[in-house]
Amino acid sequence: MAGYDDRDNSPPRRGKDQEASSSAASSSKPRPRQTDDNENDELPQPFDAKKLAPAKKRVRSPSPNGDAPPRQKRPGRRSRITDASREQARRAAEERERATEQEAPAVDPRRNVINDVVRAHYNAVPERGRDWRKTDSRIKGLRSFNNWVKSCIIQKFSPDEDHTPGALERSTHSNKKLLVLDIGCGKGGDLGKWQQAPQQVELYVGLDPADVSIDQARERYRSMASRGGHGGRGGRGGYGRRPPPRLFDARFHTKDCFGEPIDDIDIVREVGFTKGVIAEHRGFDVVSMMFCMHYAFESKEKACQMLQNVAGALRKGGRFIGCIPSSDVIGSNVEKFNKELQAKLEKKAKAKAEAAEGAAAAAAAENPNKTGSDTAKPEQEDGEVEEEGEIEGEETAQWGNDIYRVRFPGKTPEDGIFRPPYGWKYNFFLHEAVEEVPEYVVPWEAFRALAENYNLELQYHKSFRDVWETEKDDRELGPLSERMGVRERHGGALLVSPEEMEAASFYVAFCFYRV
Ligand SMILES: C[S@@+](CC[C@H](N)C(=O)[O-])C[C@H]1O[C@@H](n2cnc3c(N)ncnc32)[C@H](O)[C@@H]1O
Repeated sequence: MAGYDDRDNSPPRRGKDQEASSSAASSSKPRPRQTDDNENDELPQPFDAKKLAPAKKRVRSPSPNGDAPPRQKRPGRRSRITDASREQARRAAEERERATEQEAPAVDPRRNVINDVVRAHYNAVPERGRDWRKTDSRIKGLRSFNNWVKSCIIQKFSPDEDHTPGALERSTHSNKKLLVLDIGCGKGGDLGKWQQAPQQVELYVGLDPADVSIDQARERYRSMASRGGHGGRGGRGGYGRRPPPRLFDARFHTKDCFGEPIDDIDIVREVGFTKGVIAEHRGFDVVSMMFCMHYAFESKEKACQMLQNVAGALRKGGRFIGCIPSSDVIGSNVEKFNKELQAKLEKKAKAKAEAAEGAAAAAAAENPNKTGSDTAKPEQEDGEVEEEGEIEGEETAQWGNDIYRVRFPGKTPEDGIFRPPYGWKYNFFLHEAVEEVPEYVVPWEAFRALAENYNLELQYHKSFRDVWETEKDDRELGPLSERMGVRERHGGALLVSPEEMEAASFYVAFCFYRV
């Protein structure tokens, strides 16, 4: 997918307290700081798990007689869920979790081999630099658009539910800053976005099985640190509204997060990882999976392992954000294709039957003494393969345009509903970015139901096109779209071509809460 790799992706910050000093640091590597917290020091601070406060007791929703503390604010749909139903959902989730623990398929170690094709592909994608991406790329509009959507999700859902813009950064308690786990972080294209998150980040952990990408991510982080903590255009004055806050500590590890548990990584354990048991525990505030979760739907084992990793790493109240291809879009294209194929087959069968009838009639007229069965077979043309439906049988669902293409190698469900929900492989091609990489359909409803088993409750689910429609005029995200090259200045024309928008519409963004 395009655009996951851009570094010029820094959104605006919402809290004015984030206006830290912008003087550049001279070191090329993040240096541990000796002094205590100093908000003007931009050098990354090494994360110290010992400074984490013990997990807070879960805040209960107010009881009808009003003696409980006020409910914490939470944006969007969730805020409309009644307290009683939330409590009921929580208990049901506990039950399900216990059941899932017993039912979860054991992960076969032989399957714990990362899909080599995927890793090799991502390792081989060249790092072409920001200038190329912003000027020469044929899909620069799409890259900008995808980066803007990712920024929107980070801006909307990364802050704690009780975060007040400005308040936390004034605090000197490091545990008030975000701990972020970026699964499938690739080349670190989202580092700049995280630096501009409304609630400051303390620690960013990036995991990806592609070792070359991890090296590039590490390098990107180092160069941000050497520029005094500036990522993306913020460091060059491009976005330039305000200097970004001090750079967070970051760690990078090569890891297959769908085939293996991630709790053997020291920093993940230090932050806090729980294996399914419902207990107050420390953990990450946000787990992000941008354009990568679909690789987990190769099998149920991988999907469960992926969710176990996400739920295990998140603290209660933590957010799981990301984007994946839309199974609605895939399903309706598949259904359309199958309908058309069926119609074509029927037409061809009819034509064949008519030809056979005509041939039989002609033969009977020529040789009135021969029986019907002797005459019914039509003459086979040179080179024609006679097998019924073979030519059409090779046709499999595919669609796209000049910049992207989806192609299923095998048969697809006639009604576009993918059952069972795992292993529906297709090849995805995106101009300049992805060359026929195998991906897997993530049937949305099955995924949502499975996520519930891991205490992940859906908060937000929107197609990229709808994200645009709902956020383009937002006070912060609208102007951000202009700075990121999605739209011309002052609410001007969209800089994303219809073809690019069609490719972008292949995706949905989501957010779950760990309950
Ligand atoms: C399209 S790239 C997205 C990179 C990054 N999230 C972004 O938005 O810029 C997909 C990433 O998923 C990663 N990936 C594939 N399989 C994975 C797995 N089993 N565990 C973790 N990451 C995986 C790939 O290596 C690749 O870096």
